[in-house]
Amino acid sequence: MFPELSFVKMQASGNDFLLINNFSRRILPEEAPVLARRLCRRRLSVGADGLILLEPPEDPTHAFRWRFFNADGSEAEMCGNGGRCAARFAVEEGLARPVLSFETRAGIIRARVQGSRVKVALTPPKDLSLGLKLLVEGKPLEVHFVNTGVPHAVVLVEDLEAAPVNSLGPALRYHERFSPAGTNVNFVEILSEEEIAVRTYERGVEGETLACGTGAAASALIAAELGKVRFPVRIRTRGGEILTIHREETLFLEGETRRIYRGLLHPEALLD
Ligand SMILES: N[C@@H](CCC[C@H](N)C(=O)O)C(=O)O
Repeated sequence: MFPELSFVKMQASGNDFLLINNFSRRILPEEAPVLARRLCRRRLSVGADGLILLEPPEDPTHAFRWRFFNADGSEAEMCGNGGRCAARFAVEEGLARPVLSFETRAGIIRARVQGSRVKVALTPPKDLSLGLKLLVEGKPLEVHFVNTGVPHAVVLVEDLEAAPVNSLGPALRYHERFSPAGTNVNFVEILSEEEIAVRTYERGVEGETLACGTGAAASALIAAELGKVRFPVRIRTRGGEILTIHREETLFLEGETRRIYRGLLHPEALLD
């Protein structure tokens, strides 16, 4: 299956992805989830948080349409850090100019690529709910929510190092309030009026990642709505990199991307 398939490994603030130019549609729609599950396995295969396929756009005014798959093979509507990597990949593959737009299941994403630095305009935030009182693992908890392309719950904490990301994360990810889609879960410490630190438990990776772009945007928006910060907001990610969230007509996510390598897939990478 897929010998000699060419892919590029990239990361943006520690969120890592495999990117494939699928304009030829060599990978069929039904094959993509399996490919994501197999290739994203850490240690056993290439390893990544997600797989991104770039395909011909429905509307030719956009550079491409993407399909985004989490490491567990589930398809997500959007991914902020993945979007930044995809925009740069498209420019470097000759599929797009540095100011571009592309189609996602969440809507149209606009991007500006300046070398390794990429800024994307996210889809307008929706379903904002502040101060939800939830019962989580038998205890009351205040949780905020917004969809910045994908769903995000946000919990403010005093000490991010001590935040129970790996117990409260899954409990909220599967909480009935967010059913059936589930949610990503962000833990946020306010550092100043311009800066927050965020740790994210990601849906579809089913664990903490080093950063999450739409989660960073959701966290900044909620912190601003609660009167704790002012835009632009700097986000200190788990991986240590600083992302910037701007608010103009929508939320913008800006930061560095890294191209790691181009690989040619060996069929054994896909074995059970
Ligand atoms: N890491 C991403 C979000 C990817 C999708 C997410 N795991 C989901 O299923 O909702 C980002 O940078 O935004």
